[in-house]
Amino acid sequence: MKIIAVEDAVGMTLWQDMTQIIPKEKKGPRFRKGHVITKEDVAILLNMGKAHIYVGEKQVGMIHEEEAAQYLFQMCNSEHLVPSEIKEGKIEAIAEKQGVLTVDQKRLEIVNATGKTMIATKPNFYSLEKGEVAAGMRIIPLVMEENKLKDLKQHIGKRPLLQLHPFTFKKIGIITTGSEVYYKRIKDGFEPVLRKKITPFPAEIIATKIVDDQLEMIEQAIKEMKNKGCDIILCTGGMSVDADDRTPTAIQNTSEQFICYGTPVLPGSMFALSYLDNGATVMGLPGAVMFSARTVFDLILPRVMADIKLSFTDIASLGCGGLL
Ligand SMILES: Nc1nc2c(c(=O)[nH]1)N[C@H]1C(S)=C(S)[C@@H](COP(=O)(O)OP(=O)(O)OC[C@H]3O[C@@H](n4cnc5c(N)ncnc54)[C@H](O)[C@@H]3O)O[C@H]1N2
Ligand code: MOO
Repeated sequence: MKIIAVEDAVGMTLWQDMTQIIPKEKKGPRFRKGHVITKEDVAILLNMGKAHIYVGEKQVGMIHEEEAAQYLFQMCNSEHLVPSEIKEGKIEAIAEKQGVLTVDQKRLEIVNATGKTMIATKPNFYSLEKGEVAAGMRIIPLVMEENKLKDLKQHIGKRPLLQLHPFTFKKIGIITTGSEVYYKRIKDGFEPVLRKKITPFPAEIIATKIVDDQLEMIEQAIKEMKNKGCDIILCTGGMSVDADDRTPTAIQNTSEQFICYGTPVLPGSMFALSYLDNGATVMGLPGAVMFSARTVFDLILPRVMADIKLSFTDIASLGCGGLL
């Protein structure tokens, strides 16, 4: 590979996309790889600060950035993630469906620790819209040793670094607890908030019930919702430490697998999660979910919609970044 002045490069072929950035206007490839330089291009290239270009053959054993990016995509490749076209040596992984992204962070770090290869992803458990970018990847130099990429790919193995878990349709039941709402002393403010929160997901609220702060009433309502075929049962209020707060016990008593009462997330420390014997998910939502714009519910709901089962370890790991 040789470097020559652009003035001497008319009729020669570009080796890579060449980027033009005009502040506040555009950023992108002004000339694409394979473009044959014309007389008119010379001034444009000089204005882009490209006084020289590469020409000639690439060395044996070296791989161009565009082929190298394919190696990186193969390490991420999994169902529901598709590659973008290559631009400026970069491939993006695009979500084919709405869902939750999971990232194998430890193995991702191996790729990012070579100093020559990079994959940047959305955070683990991020909710992606259809068509949204899940990750971007490229090599840092223009060319690199193909052997090194082959070794890296082998080291990473067959299991993809990224996975998109699509949302699946859910029937939802809402149980509103609290004597103040049950005896109509105040108007229910929780259900409208939950209806709004559910709007972005493929879900339908098929049942609602308002109950008093009585253990049997809450437990009965949970069983009723289960029998109506609810996949998700949301119990609101009565989740903290007052003498009338019975919801966590009702959730525990009806559960097959009780995952947590309490989370390292604020707002939302008084949240509860359990699974019933038929697999339905029960969540206990503290009053803050009605009041605050973002709470633990916003972290957990997408995973439940994507059929990702949570363990107590998953809940306990939410503390770093859990102050919302
Ligand atoms: N001393 C302590 N106080 C509080 C603690 C604590 O650990 N020690 N925890 C706090 C946390 S965290 C939360 S969150 C809140 C709310 O907890 P609850 O889920 O038990 O909420 P409630 O007591 O049932 O209600 C609180 C408040 O919200 C109103 N509310 C409840 N549901 C409805 C509804 N459907 N519609 C309208 N308004 C509703 C209720 O009337 C109360 O005013 O507790 C902290 N306190
Ligand atoms: O359960 Mo509370 O305010 O931590 O949201």
